[in-house]
Amino acid sequence: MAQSLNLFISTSISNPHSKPTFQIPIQTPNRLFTLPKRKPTLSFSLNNGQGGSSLSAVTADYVSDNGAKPLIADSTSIEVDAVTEAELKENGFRSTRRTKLVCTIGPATSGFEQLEALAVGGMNVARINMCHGTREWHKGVIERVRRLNEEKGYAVAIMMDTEGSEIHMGDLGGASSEKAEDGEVWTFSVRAYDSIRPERAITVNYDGFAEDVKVGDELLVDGGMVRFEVIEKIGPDVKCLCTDPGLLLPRANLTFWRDGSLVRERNAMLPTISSKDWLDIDFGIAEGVDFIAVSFVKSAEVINHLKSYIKARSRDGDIAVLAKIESIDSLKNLEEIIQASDGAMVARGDLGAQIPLEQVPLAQQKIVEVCRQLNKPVIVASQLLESMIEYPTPTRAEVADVSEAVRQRADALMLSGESAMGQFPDKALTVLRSVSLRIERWWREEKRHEAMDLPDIASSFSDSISEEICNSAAKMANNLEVDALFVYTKDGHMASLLSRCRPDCPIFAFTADTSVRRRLNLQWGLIPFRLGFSDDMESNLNKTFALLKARGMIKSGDLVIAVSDMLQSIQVMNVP
Ligand SMILES: Nc1ncnc2c1ncn2[C@@H]1O[C@H](COP(=O)(O)OP(=O)(O)O)[C@@H](O)[C@H]1O
Ligand SMILES: C=C(OP(=O)(O)O)C(=O)O
Ligand SMILES: [K+]
Ligand SMILES: [Mg+2]
Repeated sequence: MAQSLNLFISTSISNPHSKPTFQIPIQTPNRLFTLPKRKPTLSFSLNNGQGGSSLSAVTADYVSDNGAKPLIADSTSIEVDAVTEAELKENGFRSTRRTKLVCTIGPATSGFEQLEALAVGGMNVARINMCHGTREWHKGVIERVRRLNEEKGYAVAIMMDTEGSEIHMGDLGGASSEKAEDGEVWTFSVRAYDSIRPERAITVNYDGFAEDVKVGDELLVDGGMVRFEVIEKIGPDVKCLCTDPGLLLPRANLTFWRDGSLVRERNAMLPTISSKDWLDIDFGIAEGVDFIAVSFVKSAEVINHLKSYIKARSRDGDIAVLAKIESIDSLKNLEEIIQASDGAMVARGDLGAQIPLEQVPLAQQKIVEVCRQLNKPVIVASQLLESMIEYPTPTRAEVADVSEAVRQRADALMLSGESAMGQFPDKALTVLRSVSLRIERWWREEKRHEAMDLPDIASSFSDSISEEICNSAAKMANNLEVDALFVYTKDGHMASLLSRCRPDCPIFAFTADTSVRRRLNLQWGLIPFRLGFSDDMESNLNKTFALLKARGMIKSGDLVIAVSDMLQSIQVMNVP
């Protein structure tokens, strides 16, 4: 304690301009703090913002069309996502959505207007899946997202998802799907059927396919959406009897099972990052994507390798590397993989093809928990609103599934086919948004302050101080019912530590770096702003207050707690 207090004092002394009138030594119980001399007196009755905004939060389940109309970034030196700005102005602090939303971009959403509709609807991250489409096609999407950000004031980040070394079918020669009926015999083969593909013949992308399967194996398409039994092998051709009929989709994933368990030997032979993936990764680096999600991660090694590869090649700063947890191996090495990564995805599609379906919910719970403890953002993905690919309304079970992911306090939810090729991408996004808002509000109303024990994760004494500051600041924010937490952060670390605490109020994260700002988009409760700031907290705060007030995003009397990673301190104040 004495040591950290010393450090606090010496930090202030080395920065004589900061006049720490209202700084609280680390971990001091809040009843001991001194009132500010020059700042407006704290009012602990806190009607400002609280009463009004919690009332408006009741009606704030949807971003109104009008409210979400994007504003072109003006000439002031603060930038924030246009949708968030509108939401804050309309409904106040409490209404902002804390759970982030990721949309997979496909043929249904790749146009500029369609992307804009998703941005208006709350898309924080656009995902491109390198399993599908050409690099040219994805480049077009990236360009349109960038243009949208520049012209319309959004801050949508881009996530590139690698194909990985999975076994999958070919693209059905352009057909959108094919129906496999019960009792039909289909041929799966490594042969590339050029122009004329025989009836009921499917290309498989894995050379060792015919050697590896055995007669009697079960072949699962898309984790069991369609099932076959291997009945005969003739050279490269594998004859399979359809036992569970269904639709075969282009490039659908294939797994095979023997005596009730997944055949994994062939997986061990394949590299996690294939040579095609490396080319895609080079493409992602050249295009400056914000996240690379690695499919079928087996160990921490591949993540470390990719991170150093990126570090040596990426122009400005980092690209965050996310580990997709979708295999038995990734579950086995879960903690070390997550520790090595910048975040993770619960990729339930393939996970459900590798472990029994009834184990997927428990795996999800565990992955979300480990990520939270290790302070890594986590995305819950796949089939959240699957029926909305075809129908405008979700099933009750789907709504319950989305609610559960929000209740687990995952950082982000993801749409796959719903937004990539479904008929109702915007409606699906609206469902994610409104369910998130509803469950988040329930959580606050129930005052379910964190039950989860957050272990110390700092690796240095300075990091420990940051961690303690964030834990204390988040706790104070809940107890004092402040309107917002402010964090001034160079690399986003302090912001993520605050997010990890899942406080009741939104977290305004100020950073000078545009790529850090986009990356913060994936983390729970963070509202990233781009703002140039100095080491002088006093002037940073004054500048921020002036800019935000001018934009109508805060008002005099709002209660704020500010922390920064330059001056390790906590400040509590009313907006002057
Ligand atoms: N870039 C794309 N081009 C064409 N279709 C796509 C693209 N991205 C996604 N899709 C379609 O959306 C579906 C769902 O996307 P996703 O879940 O990311 O892939 P997968 O089904 O391969 O796991 C895909 O099966 C595919 O039909
Ligand atoms: C998100 C997933 O990966 P992909 O869509 O690339 O198969 C998944 O398997 O759930
Ligand atoms: K993929
Ligand atoms: Mg997958």
